[in-house]
Amino acid sequence: MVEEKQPHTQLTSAIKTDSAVIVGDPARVDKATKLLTNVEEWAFNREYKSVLGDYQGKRILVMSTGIGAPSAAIGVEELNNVNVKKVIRVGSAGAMQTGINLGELIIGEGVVRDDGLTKKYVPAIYPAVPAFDLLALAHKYAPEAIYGIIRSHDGFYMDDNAEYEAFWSQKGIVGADMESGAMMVVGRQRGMKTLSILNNVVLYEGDLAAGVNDLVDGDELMAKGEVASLELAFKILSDQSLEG
Ligand SMILES: O=P(O)(O)O[C@H]1O[C@H](CO)[C@@H](O)[C@H]1O
Ligand SMILES: O=c1cc[nH]c(=O)[nH]1
Repeated sequence: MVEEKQPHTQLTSAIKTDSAVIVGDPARVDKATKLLTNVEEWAFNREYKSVLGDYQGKRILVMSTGIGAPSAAIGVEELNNVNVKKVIRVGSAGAMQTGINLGELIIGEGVVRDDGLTKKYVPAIYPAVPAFDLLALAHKYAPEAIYGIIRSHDGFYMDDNAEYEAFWSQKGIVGADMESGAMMVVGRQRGMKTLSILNNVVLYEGDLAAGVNDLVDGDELMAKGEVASLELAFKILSDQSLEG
């Protein structure tokens, strides 16, 4: 029987890899695959652009998931359906503490699940945490990164964002994005290993929209951070300790 394509990503198990990097922005897929060899474009349907390539001999899928928990969760579910078992999100984030510079990498040791979707999967008291071995490899290759708990939210333009951010900053949260919590919760439910590596594009209490615009416009520090975050994900997924 011919395997049906996954309806949103258009993936099938013919991708023949257990490892994927997911990003929000489809344009980041092209930046990522510049770091790979034997590149094969797979599909571009809705927000899901997927390209395969090799990094140090390891075949890796790079796929965009768009913005927000629901589309990230659909992407992770469809990756699981085609036998991908290790997923690293490479995203952009806003810093939640002073002293975290633009282009610095923020790596989630856990996520405050401030999204709507994952509560439908498991109660809010269930933790969103990365896989220990992927996190340990991040420490091996990027000891200088900022490690801590991040917050994934649903509301980029909410009126009271400043108040929410002040609250969570006081609790020690280091960065904010919109998809890491969903990836970790859904991935864990499906027996997948996950990790989130975020490139800081907004200083704490800085202008969110201006930061995201600077990323689009190729700000030098942010562009460096983007490449560094992608390279780190590829190093981790191609590390021999994950094989076998
Ligand atoms: O750059 P990406 O990976 O999309 O990540 C961040 O950027 C988007 C908001 O601008 C959200 O998706 C957020 O999580
Ligand atoms: O502060 C930020 C920056 C990018 N993306 C977010 O979700 N928050």
